[in-house]
Amino acid sequence: MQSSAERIARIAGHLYPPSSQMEETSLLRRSGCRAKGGTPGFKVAILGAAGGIGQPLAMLMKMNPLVSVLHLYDVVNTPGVTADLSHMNTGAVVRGFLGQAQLDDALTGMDLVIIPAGVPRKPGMTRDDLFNINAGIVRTLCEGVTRRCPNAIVNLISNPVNSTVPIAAEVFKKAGTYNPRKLLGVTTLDVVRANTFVAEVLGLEPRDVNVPVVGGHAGVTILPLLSQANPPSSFTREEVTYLTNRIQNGGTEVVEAKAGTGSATLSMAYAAAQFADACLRGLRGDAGIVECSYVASQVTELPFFASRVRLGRGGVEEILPLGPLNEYERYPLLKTFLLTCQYVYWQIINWDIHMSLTMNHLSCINTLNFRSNASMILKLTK
Ligand SMILES: NC(=O)C1=CN([C@@H]2O[C@H](COP(=O)(O)OP(=O)(O)OC[C@H]3O[C@@H](n4cnc5c(N)ncnc54)[C@H](O)[C@@H]3O)[C@@H](O)[C@H]2O)C=CC1
Ligand SMILES: O=C([O-])CC(=O)C(=O)O
Repeated sequence: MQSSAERIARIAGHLYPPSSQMEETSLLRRSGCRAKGGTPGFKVAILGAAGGIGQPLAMLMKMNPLVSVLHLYDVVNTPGVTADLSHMNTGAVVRGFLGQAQLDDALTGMDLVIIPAGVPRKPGMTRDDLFNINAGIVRTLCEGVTRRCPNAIVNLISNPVNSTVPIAAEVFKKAGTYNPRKLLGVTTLDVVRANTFVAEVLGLEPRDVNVPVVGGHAGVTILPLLSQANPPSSFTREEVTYLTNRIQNGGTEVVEAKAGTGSATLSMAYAAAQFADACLRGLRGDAGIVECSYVASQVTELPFFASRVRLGRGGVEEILPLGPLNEYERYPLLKTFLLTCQYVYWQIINWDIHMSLTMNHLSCINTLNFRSNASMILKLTK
């Protein structure tokens, strides 16, 4: 006969990490539990799960039938979020992990790791202003990935995505676990916004619209390819200007409306859940899964670039060509983009010197490339 304390501890066991130390020393063992796990599916961890994005994203992933185990990690508040979500009658088993001592347990055996951990911006800030603090957070979390799930797909949300993705790549390279096909910067919100705003202008149902958004994820580096919108549509010059500005400044629009309390969280959670679902369907072997993402790329001379990628069992199976760009898309936007990239990479190099992380070929060689490319484009477009 179990005591009531033992029964309660057993029922609550899924709220806590399955670390061997806890299993042995506490009443929270799950061995007596009849339910040995959720439905068959993938193991997903969310790092930064108690935050503005993390909580609704955790809820959406708990609702995803492809997820069997959902690990929620944060430095604060995960027990409450975990208890709350674990009452939802969907198949995924939810476990909470609190503080850096539990990071490795949170990551052990994961198929997909989603990272929205970090500081959001306030009005007047750019995403780049978040670099110093968020780069350090991303580095620590990615070091955990190298130790416990080096083969997992990583979806990186923390800003500035243009720089945190290269930082993550360097962490993985240093550990010898880098697989460029499995490191994906999440730019889905740019596509979600593009689809919404284009649908408004054209009077269409937003879910029927698909606009590729390429480049990066900050201001002018966000390049909506309106000429490739699906369904095929023509826009006036004014509409192109309005839509491009609105899509590029969508993040700032939300930051200003939230007036100091954060940046996009609900639309971001929606976008991240959509992207994570695409990654999981790819892992399952579904055909024809195509999403935009900021990845290591040879589409341009830049080492990282957001464009349409085909997802599969190995992560990014193929990076699709950019397709024909019109004059409006090609020159003015690319020019500003390259100049911005130059700045971003100088920032990373400075950080590197500061943090003494080895940045091997990424740093100097590519910065030189950006500079020569940027000046070449400037000449071309004068
Ligand atoms: N890629 C994109 O399209 C978007 C990216 N973002 C970015 O996502 C990030 C998170 O935004 P919000 O959720 O609104 O911020 P938030 O402040 O509401 O939540 C961040 C969470 O990260 C946690 N955290 C901080 N340090 C951590 C660490 N070392 N380990 C684990 N967790 C840690 C915090 O405790 C907090 O719960 C920001 O950098 C933001 O700029 C936001 C919107 C869109
Ligand atoms: O603007 C921000 O700081 C958050 C973000 O990346 C977005 O909403 O696109």
